[in-house]
Amino acid sequence: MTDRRIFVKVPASTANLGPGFDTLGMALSLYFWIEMSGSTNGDTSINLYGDGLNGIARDKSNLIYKVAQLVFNEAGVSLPELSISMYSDIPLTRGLGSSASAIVGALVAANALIGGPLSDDNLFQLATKLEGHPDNVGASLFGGIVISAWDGTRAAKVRLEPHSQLEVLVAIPAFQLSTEKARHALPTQITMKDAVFNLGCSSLLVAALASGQLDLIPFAMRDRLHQPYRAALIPGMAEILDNATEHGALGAALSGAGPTLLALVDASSTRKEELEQFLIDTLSKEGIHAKTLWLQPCAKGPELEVLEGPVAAGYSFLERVKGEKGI
Ligand SMILES: Nc1ncnc2c1ncn2[C@@H]1O[C@H](COP(=O)(O)OP(=O)(O)O)[C@@H](O)[C@H]1O
Ligand SMILES: N[C@@H](CCOP(=O)(O)O)C(=O)O
Repeated sequence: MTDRRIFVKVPASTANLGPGFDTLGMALSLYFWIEMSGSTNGDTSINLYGDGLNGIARDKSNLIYKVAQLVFNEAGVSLPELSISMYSDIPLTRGLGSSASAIVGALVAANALIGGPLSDDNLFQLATKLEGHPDNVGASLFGGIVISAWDGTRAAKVRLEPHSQLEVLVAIPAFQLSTEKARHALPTQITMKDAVFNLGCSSLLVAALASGQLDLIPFAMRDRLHQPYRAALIPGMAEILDNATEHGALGAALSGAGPTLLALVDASSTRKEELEQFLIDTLSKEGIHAKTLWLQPCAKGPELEVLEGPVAAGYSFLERVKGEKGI
């Protein structure tokens, strides 16, 4: 056991896609890497690499450590001391599913470390309970576009292959907004009219994505359940959601709980620069600096490697991640 190491790459995710609050998720080509092994010196060590994980706990209060222990408890195994290394390109608390990627990475790595006793569905159930909603964890665990429902006890899902013409532009504001805070902005009740509106848009969006009818996205990607209530937390958001299609987007949404804004774009669009500038300028008018990234839907879930035997001399987790990133 102590000579086994698990190396996992997990995609980020965007949740909701507008109308599918707590239901729709799509994996994105932005990643979190983790390596986990049993400790060889009897102590737990948590090594954070890069600038992306600043502020994350390095002791046993760390989310990854706690999730790993949950897997071991579930499987009836005792492995209290771990060696964990991680690196992330997924910005924290920006609405790109960093917590879901961390949870999924920890579940997959810990499960593989003890020989994989838990099924993917077991991991999905655990991840959903930990995250409190299935949308981000479903996308990070299965890749592609994942539609899920959770009744508080069990989650069920269907995965769709993303359309090959879909591209994703994200504008990531330079401020953090925790999911917890953005959920507190939501009302406890909504009208029947708004519920029906969202049901229609969300169902239509899923059908459009499943059948490749991208022309329906502008109509379907509208929401009255969460975005109107969160708009006050992200100046410029309402203007972007209202006008992105006029600048070449298929549709636009708040990514997860925000503050990141996301546009779906046809890969063959000739208006990508115009759209990117529109997002940057609209946020800038509000005094918000935002970083834009062009991403692809990620069709794969976690990519895992089981490494057996002693660590090779000169091995470096960070160099390995850099190698994967091509830097
Ligand atoms: N690799 C990680 N290790 C430990 N905790 C993490 C890791 N990644 C994210 N988290 C936790 O998740 C929080 C962010 O979750 P959340 O507010 O839901 O935003 P989002 O998931 O959209 O990035 C972080 O502040 C941190 O507490
Ligand atoms: N459905 C959730 C999604 C939260 O996503 P995150 O990436 O912001 O954690 C919500 O809208 O609250």
